[in-house]
Amino acid sequence: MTIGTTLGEFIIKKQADFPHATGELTNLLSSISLAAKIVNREINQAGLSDILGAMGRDNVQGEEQQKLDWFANEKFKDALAARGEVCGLASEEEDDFVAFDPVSEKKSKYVVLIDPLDGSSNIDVNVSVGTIFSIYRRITPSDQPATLADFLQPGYRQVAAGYVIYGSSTMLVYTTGQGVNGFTLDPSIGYFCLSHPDMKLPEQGYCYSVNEGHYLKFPLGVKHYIKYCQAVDEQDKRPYTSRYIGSLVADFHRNLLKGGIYMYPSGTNAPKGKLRLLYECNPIAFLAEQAGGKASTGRERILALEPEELHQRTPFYVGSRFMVDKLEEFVAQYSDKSE
Ligand SMILES: O=P(O)(O)OC[C@H]1O[C@](O)(COP(=O)(O)O)[C@@H](O)[C@@H]1O
Ligand SMILES: [Mg+2]
Ligand SMILES: [Mg+2]
Repeated sequence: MTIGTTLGEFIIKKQADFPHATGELTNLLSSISLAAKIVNREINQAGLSDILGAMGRDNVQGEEQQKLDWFANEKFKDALAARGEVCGLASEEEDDFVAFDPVSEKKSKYVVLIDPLDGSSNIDVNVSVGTIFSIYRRITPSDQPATLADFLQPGYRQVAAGYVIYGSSTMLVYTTGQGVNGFTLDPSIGYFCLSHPDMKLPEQGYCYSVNEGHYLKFPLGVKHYIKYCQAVDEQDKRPYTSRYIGSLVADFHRNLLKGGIYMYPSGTNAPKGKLRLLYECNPIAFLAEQAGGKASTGRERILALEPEELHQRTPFYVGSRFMVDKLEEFVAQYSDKSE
């Protein structure tokens, strides 16, 4: 497909690959791109409006909710509820899943799980943030309200996933299980246009991303892997570079383009890790695997995990396949050893 093809054209052309496709996923993806544009406009002029700062309350994660967390959540929720393809939404900013009312006679086939604003700690300091989304076919009958079971599906069942990065340019990167494609928002025409077709995650990278401020709290195997990344070995192009933006979407996006590994280990500060399986790790893992990379808990494939709770957390290692393999080797080697 040629560079510059709009997202809408791309999705419709891709739909032709599926003779039985009914266009509902196409509509769903276009409502996501619409909400992304509205959030993008707010972010671009954030300093001029009162959208910066905190809401003055905590969300279900026990984190201080930022105004933009709330705003993005409302915009995506409205856009997804409006067209009838989606029967419900689960979000980082909602205590429980939200079942949508049916729209006219439509039989809504999908559920969406979303991190409306990723990288909240970077909002007020003008550093790249993002939105992450994960889409499943519901498992309950389409004439019934959505249930929790529709959301607690293992990641390998995702029909689509992606993210929007609000950075020096705004991009939407997504997969429907046929590779990963990236679209850049052209502000002059207001459309996402194909800029990064068929993205591939390099098998080996030379960059590691982790909040080293928590180093002392990490499992022994992870500490040894970080020391391995920092050790001098010219042949292996080590030491690797350390890069950590503090927005999962931005750190992953860089590694998707250049190679590298992003790590958010468990630690005494976060016994199960910090990142949420359903709307952060599963969608990013689906993209990583579709681009030839790998995503792991340090021991298991992220996409194989059976979810138990909407907001459950997991240790997360994602990126270049050889680097995640190496990380898993260190975790296995030191798993029964203490400090
Ligand atoms: O500040 P820490 O502990 O390094 O955590 C940063 C990580 O937490 C996150 O901000 C969590 O996401 P939210 O901002 O959506 O809560 C990730 O984007 C990021 O990688
Ligand atoms: Mg997040
Ligand atoms: Mg968030």
